[in-house]
Amino acid sequence: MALALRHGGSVALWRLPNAEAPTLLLSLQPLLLSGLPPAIEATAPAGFAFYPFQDGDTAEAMLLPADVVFDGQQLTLSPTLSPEAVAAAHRVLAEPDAPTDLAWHVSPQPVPITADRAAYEALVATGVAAIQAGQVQKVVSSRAARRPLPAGFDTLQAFEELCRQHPRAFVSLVSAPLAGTWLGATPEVLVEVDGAEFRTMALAGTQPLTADVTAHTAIWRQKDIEEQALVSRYIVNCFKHFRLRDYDETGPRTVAAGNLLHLRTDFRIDLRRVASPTFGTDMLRLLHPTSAVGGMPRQAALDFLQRHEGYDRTYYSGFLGPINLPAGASRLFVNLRCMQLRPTEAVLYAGTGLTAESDPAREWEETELKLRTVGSVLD
Ligand SMILES: C=C(O[C@H]1C=CC=C(C(=O)O)[C@@H]1O)C(=O)O
Repeated sequence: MALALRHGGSVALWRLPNAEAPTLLLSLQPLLLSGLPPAIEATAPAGFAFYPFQDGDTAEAMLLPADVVFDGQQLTLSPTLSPEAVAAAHRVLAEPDAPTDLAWHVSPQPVPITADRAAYEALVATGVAAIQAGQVQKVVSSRAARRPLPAGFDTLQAFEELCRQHPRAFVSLVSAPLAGTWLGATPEVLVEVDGAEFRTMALAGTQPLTADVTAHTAIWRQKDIEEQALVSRYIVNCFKHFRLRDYDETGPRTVAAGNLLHLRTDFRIDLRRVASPTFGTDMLRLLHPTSAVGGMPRQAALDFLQRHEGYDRTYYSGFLGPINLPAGASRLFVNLRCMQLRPTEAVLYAGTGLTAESDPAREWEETELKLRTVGSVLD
């Protein structure tokens, strides 16, 4: 890791939901993508995708090639590596890492503009007015928040702490020269292709998990039910593009994610029944950004955010995850409950789905709760 970081390379360290051990990927140079999300079929290059909310001027869409992959047991080196790089990789992996020596990348972009309570509540009120005026059906507004790094903050320890706190989340640490360093624990699958199965989910609606309100006892407001139903409908509409009616739909049911509860519907498709060999890639390109992070109708919601949100989300609410590691298995997650690490501070991100019934004060509180998922490692 130290070698990759020191020589301008990139690092992705992730722990899949319910997995025991993390996987480490080192890439000597990130591959920049432009425009479309990466291909994920079995013949596509293996790597780690790190894709922004919107591919734009300030956040590059990246695929970190799988030059060196270590899953805790097996070391795999890319056949394209030079003999010197192979020797260096073996040397470095034989040594224990000295975490204090790690030079994490810092984003070349300025710290994003943050919204205080009054500014965020005003944004929510504008969103609700746009919904009531019929310009959009749903919009997901968001904000960034700055927090100082505590003395002695250790990035790898924070990753381990998130793994411990969130066994069912996709926990990730990504560090790349053009993106900076990002740490997160997301509950939301965007697209998974595993052999002959395709999976995605509609995740929306939020309430705090408490001693009295658990996944078994939660009762949902109409606002949350509608908000989540819109995400499900969006996914089903994407299936319709492929004239696909043969899918398995489970839910919505209540799931816990850290200190929060959400409503979730799971979708599964048997790829042997799908004619298109590029179905996974095509679905990824249709789904991102889903209405769980943008809104509905998609373009109208994105235009609203562009005009009113007032800051650059960069990689927050983009997607990330391994592609073809191992071959035929790609697991991409929405980059939620995440933070960008800088030398003395962290920038945390959270958003809330708005409908015509949204109350600005409640939406602010909801962002505060969401910020705690990763913010807990800064306490
Ligand atoms: C946009 C976020 O969450 C999404 C996922 C689940 C529930 C959501 C909600 O209730 O608003 C959001 O759509 C975020 O965590 O920043």
